[in-house]
Amino acid sequence: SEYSPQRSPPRHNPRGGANPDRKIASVTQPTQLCDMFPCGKEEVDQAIQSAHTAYLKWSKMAGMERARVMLEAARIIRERRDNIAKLEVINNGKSITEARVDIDVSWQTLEYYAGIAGTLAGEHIQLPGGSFAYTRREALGVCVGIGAWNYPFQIACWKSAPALACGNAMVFKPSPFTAVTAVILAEIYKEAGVPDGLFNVVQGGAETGTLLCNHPGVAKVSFTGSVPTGKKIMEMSAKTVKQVTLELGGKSPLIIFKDCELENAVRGALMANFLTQGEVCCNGTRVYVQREIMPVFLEEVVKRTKAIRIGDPLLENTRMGALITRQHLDKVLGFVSQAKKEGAMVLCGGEAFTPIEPKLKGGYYMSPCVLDNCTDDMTCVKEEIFGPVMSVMPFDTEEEVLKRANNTTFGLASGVFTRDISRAHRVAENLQAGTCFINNYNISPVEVPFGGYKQSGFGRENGQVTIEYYSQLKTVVVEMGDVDDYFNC
Ligand SMILES: NC(=O)c1ccc[n+]([C@@H]2O[C@H](COP(=O)([O-])OP(=O)(O)OC[C@H]3O[C@@H](n4cnc5c(N)ncnc54)[C@H](O)[C@@H]3O)[C@@H](O)[C@H]2O)c1
Ligand SMILES: C[N+](C)(C)CCCC=O
Repeated sequence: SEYSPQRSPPRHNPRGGANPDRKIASVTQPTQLCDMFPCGKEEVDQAIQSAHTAYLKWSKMAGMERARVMLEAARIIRERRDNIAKLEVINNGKSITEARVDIDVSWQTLEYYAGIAGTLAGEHIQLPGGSFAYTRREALGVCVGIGAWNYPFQIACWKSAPALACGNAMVFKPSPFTAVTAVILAEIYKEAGVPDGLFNVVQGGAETGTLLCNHPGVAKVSFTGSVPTGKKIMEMSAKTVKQVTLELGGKSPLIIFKDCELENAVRGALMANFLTQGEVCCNGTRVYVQREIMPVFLEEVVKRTKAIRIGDPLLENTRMGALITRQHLDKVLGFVSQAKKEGAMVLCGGEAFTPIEPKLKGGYYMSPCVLDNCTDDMTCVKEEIFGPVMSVMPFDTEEEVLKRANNTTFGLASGVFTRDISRAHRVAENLQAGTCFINNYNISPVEVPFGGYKQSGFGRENGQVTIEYYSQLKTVVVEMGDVDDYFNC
């Protein structure tokens, strides 16, 4: 149901030559972005075969040689940043300001892993009698990347940069809702000088993804998406014991203590809920506020939420664009209706929004929503909404809020606002999540590992540790003397 080939009948794909430098038409006109058809078995086989051929060449190059090509790709992305960002707006619906940040993070990711490529090395271990062993850090082979639609270009870079740095090839499948910008990344890699086929893009939805995960020529699958799909990916990958990285959903807690710097806590709550129309995996959507400051927190947070500029995402001062699809908008609005039925109070937003510009009519906009009177058992507090909906709840003590914050099957991120340094680190230690933000939220520089606990997944993206997830260690044992005559005594 996520992708209906009927909507886009199989035709040739003229997008093959997507050029980020061409003039971008107004996003607000009903625009057909591309003709795209889902890749079947034949195309998937072809992509994996050509990736394998490229891998044989690429993995034999020195890390410094790979680094030079990756740095060139980073340079091209940086040079075309504004045009790629505009295409990402059209692709996804997020504001141009955010899209530019995504593209900056993307070239930084390539630069960072290019820097690491030349440092990949094993170790030397001395053994008795002058014998020794050494380890080699080797590539895995052809890796598959499967992306979600909320950070299309950035996800493609978060996956491909460490993969390529380690000497792998990658076949990447973007979400069918945001098919466009991964193709541009493929073109840029090619222009920068990677061997043909080293980074291949295949288009399609669940069926194409299934073909990739079941393919015997694939060594690893790195997946970003929902928990239910993540479980399927793991199951399919198990059949041929493929390595798996899962970057899945979340329902993260943000804890605001009464001793916080309130202005920052309010800004942090907005950062934790309303970037990319709230369609962010690590969002802190369960906002626990210490009871004494609840009234003043709510007043401020509602005032600022109401002031968020919604509308044409290509305009410089827009801060919230359109949600991904009509179906997803309806789902998010359905969560708000359900919250009301269960006793939550809408303090602002939560409604479909029609910008005044006639050309924006029919867009999937909604007003960002703050829900009060929430309790831990409500649907809006338990389930990932993946839209601009913040649920606020009071708490009294640190012990109590930690228990409530951890009472979830998710564990992607968490946050705490306090001026008490000991409390901040104690809370960070006790929150069961892959990331804890102290006195800020949703900051994820490429040097810093990102990934989940519990059902939010495993493996990591970004940071040095990700090298471990895209390479394998070979041990070479070297005898310098004679072999023991063990069997003839
Ligand atoms: N942890 C993270 O880093 C991170 C980042 C972004 C999004 N997400 C999560 O992603 C979800 C939203 O994204 P979505 O709606 O695109 O998720 P999704 O699980 O529906 O789809 C993700 C990708 O998987 C593909 N897919 C779907 N079914 C498949 C199957 N059976 N086999 C192989 N591939 C399949 C889709 O085509 C898409 O490319 C949210 O839950 C969000 O939290 C997580
Ligand atoms: C860049 N952010 C805001 C941390 C989002 C990471 C990807 C999650 O959806």
